[in-house]
Amino acid sequence: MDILILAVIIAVVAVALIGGLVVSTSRRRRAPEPPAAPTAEPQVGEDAAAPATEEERRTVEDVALPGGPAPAEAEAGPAAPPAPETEVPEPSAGRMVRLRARLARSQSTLGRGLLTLLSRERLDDDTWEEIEDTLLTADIGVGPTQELTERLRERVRVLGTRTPEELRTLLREELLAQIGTDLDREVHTEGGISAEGEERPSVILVVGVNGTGKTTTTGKLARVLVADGRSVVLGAADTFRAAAADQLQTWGERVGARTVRGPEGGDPASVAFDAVKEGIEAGADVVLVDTAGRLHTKTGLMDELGKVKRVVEKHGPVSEVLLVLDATTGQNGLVQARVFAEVVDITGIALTKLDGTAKGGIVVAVQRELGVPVKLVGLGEGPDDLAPFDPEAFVDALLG
Ligand SMILES: Nc1nc2c(ncn2[C@@H]2O[C@H](COP(=O)(O)OP(=O)(O)OP(=O)(O)O)[C@@H](O)[C@H]2O)c(=O)[nH]1
Repeated sequence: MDILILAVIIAVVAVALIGGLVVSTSRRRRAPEPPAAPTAEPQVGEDAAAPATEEERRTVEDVALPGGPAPAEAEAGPAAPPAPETEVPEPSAGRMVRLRARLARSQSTLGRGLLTLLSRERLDDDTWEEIEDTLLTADIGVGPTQELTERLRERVRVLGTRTPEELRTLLREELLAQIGTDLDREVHTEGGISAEGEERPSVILVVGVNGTGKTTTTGKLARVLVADGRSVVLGAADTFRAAAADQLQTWGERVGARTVRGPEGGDPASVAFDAVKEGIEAGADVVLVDTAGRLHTKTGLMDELGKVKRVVEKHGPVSEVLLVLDATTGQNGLVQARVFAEVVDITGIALTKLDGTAKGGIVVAVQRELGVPVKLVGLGEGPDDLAPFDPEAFVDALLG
């Protein structure tokens, strides 16, 4: 009997032990999988990570505003990357007037200098020579200086006695005549129809030597176009400096324009081609292509820019080739202009850094040199310091 009781106890203990093992094994099997490690690649669209659950979402009250107190929750967890803010740039019309004070400050030596000289009691040969020197110092160029002085001399002689208002009017008219009031200064942004019958955006190539403000001007122009209601795609075809593409992309992000870029040191023409392709697919109004401007050899530049233009033209004609020139570089700028004009058909000039020089006469000189109008002027480093060039506002700023 005792043996029987002992056998039953052993059997019960054995059953209990086996049962416990099975439960613990199955519990181990059901244990939750460790969370998958995040993938290194950023994901978009359908591949993107699932949206945050209701509990994780933050309401607008939880989001810290600039200058406001930080939400308590944000301190606890890692900060999410801030979404890029899209800005609404100010309209481009009338910018030149707003920037007149700045322009007048740097250019006043030309306008005021000329008016002072013309107001002298006696306008002898020495005074006319001084007038010529003032014009030459402002980089107007030899030909335009002689023309302007001769015309002024003649008109002052006919006028006889001169009031300051009369002198101002006269000088204004002559400066305007040199700059030209009837040139087509519009940046052309009308697209066309591609070979496949699709609507095609306008394509603008921005060329110029590095350091002239080419990338900045491309970014500012994107803002001007967005402000005027156009959609823009940017092409970072300056592949020789990764920072240039980053810089352009930042400009684009600020106004919601996508930037097409390639690998550093990649083929600029292929980036330009892809940018136009993207512009067509996205139904954009304008594609702005920032090109590289290494002037090491003319042949190198010709090969590179020529190829960019040819490749882009596979999509259709280019609307504008804008040459960016730094107004502070004087004669050097003219040499650059000449080389670029031999390489590619320039259709307009963007003159940068006009705020930092008293040499505004370069407007006249470069137009003469290339037979192409100044269409845009850079008047500062601010994002909206690019203005459509308005000769009258410019001359008024010169004369103070
Ligand atoms: N004051 C002033 N500065 C300007 C103007 N336009 C551009 N700049 C400055 O000029 C410098 C050069 O501009 P970038 O746009 O980088 O020149 P880049 O020609 O693209 O040269 P890379 O970037 O080397 O290709 C920057 O510091 C700009 O802020 C302007 O109209 N006025």
